[in-house]
Amino acid sequence: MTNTTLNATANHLHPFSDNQQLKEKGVRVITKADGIYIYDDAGNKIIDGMAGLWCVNIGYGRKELADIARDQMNELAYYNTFFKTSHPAVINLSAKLASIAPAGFNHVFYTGSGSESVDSMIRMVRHYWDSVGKPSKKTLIGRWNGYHGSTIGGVSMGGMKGMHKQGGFPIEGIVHIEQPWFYGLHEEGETAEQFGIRAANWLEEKILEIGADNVAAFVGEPIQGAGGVIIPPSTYWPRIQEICQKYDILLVADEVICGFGRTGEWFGHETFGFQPDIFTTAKGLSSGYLPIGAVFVGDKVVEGILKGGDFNHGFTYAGHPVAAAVALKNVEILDDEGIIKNVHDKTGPYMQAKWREMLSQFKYVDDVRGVGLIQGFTLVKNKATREMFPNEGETGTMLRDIFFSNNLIMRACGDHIVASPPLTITKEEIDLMLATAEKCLQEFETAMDSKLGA
Ligand SMILES: Cc1ncc(COP(=O)(O)O)c(CNc2cccc(C(=O)O)c2)c1O
Repeated sequence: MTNTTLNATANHLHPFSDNQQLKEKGVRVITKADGIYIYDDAGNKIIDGMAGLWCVNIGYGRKELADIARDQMNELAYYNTFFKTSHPAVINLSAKLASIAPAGFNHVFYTGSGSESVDSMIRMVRHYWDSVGKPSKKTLIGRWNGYHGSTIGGVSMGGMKGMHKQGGFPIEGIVHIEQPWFYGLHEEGETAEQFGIRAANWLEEKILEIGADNVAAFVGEPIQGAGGVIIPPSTYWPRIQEICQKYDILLVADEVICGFGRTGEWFGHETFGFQPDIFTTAKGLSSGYLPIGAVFVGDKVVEGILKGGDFNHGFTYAGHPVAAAVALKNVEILDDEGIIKNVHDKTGPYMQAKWREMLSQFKYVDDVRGVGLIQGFTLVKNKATREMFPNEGETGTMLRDIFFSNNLIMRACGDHIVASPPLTITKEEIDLMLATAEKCLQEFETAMDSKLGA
C-alpha cells in the first residue's frame, strides 16, 4: 500500500463500494493512461479490458481532445442553452450527431450523464403523451436485471433488486418484466429463437395486465451491460417492436453502453434490427473524457413535444460547451478513423472467435458470448446441469480479483464475467489480453478445484 493509497480513502466516499472495506484494504491509485493501458502509482501497467466503465471507446491519451478542451475553455468555458441562447459547440455537435444517427433522428437533448439521460427520457415520454392528448399513458416497463443508472428515475427504471432495496424503489409508474436470459431461463428443448419470442411476449402480458391506455413506453438495453452482458436471441427485439407498435407504446433503447460502436454499429439497436422512438446515450459519446449525455429523440416524438409548449426540464451543464466540443472531436475520430467499421469487420469477429477458443478449455466457464467488442461468460459450478455457484457474486469477485492482481481489468457482474475494451484495441493487444486472462483462469480453476475438493 503506497502512501497516496492511504490518503485515497481518508476523505472520499467511493461509489458502489463498501467504504469500510476500502478504508481497511486501500485502493489502487490510477495516475495515467494510454491506449488500452492504465498505470497505477506503483508503476504497474494494467490492461483495461473494461475501457474505464465501458466508456473509453477511442482509447486513452488522445491529446486532440485535450487540445480542443483547452481551446474551448479559453474561448467560452461555460454558457447555458436555457433562455433563448445557444453556442457554436453545441450547435456543431448536434449537427454531427444528427448526421450519424439512423434516419428519423434529427434532434438531441443534452444531459451530464447516462442517468440524467434516462431521467430526461422518462420525463420526455410522459410529456409526449400529455402533449398528444393521452395523459393516462404514464407507466414505463423495464426488465429485471436491467441497468439504467443511479438517479431516482434511473434506479427505478433499472431492475437491480439490490439497488431497489436501498431507498425503497422503484417510484410509482415503473414496472418490470423478466429479462431475456436464455441460458438461465429457457425451458428444456426450447430453441433460442423460441425463447426470444416467449420472452418478448412477457411484455404483451404485462401491457394487457396494466391496460395499454396506461402504458407509455418499454425501455431496454439492446444488450444488458451491467446485468452481465445478457444478449437476447435474434427474435427478441423484432417481436418487442411488433408489440409496441400493436399497443401504441413508445420503444426506448438505452444505448449508454451499446452506443457509439460497442457492438460494431453506431448503435446497438442497429445491430439487433429494431427502430426505437427514443434512445439514450452517454459514455462513448465523449469516450469518458468529459461528462456528457444525449437523448436522441425520433421525429414522431419531437412532433408531439413541439405541440406541448414549454418542456420544463433541463440541467445547468446540459450541452456544456467544453464537453460538447470534446464530444464532437470524439465522434469525429470514431467516424474519420473508421474505428466502428474496424470493430465490425476485423477486431470484433477476431475477439469473439479468440474469446470462445480460449475459454472452451475451462470447466467452470459456460455461456461464452459476445457481439462486437462486448463479451461475457458465466461461472458455473456444473456445466452439465447449469448449476450456479452459491452466494451469487462471490465467485465472480474471486476471479475478478485474480485478474486485477495480474494487471488485467475485467468486470464481475454477479458470476458473469464481462469485458468491453477500448474499440481501438489491436489484434496483438487482444492476444495479450486473452493470454493474461487464460493464465488467470488456470489459477482460478486450480483454486476452485481445491476448494471443491474436485
Ligand atoms: C445502460 C445504462 N444506462 C444508464 C447508465 C447510467 O450512466 P451514468 O453512470 O453515466 O449515470 C449506465 C451506466 N453503467 C454503468 C455505470 C457505472 C458502472 C457500471 C458497471 O458495470 O460497473 C455501469 C448504463 O450502463
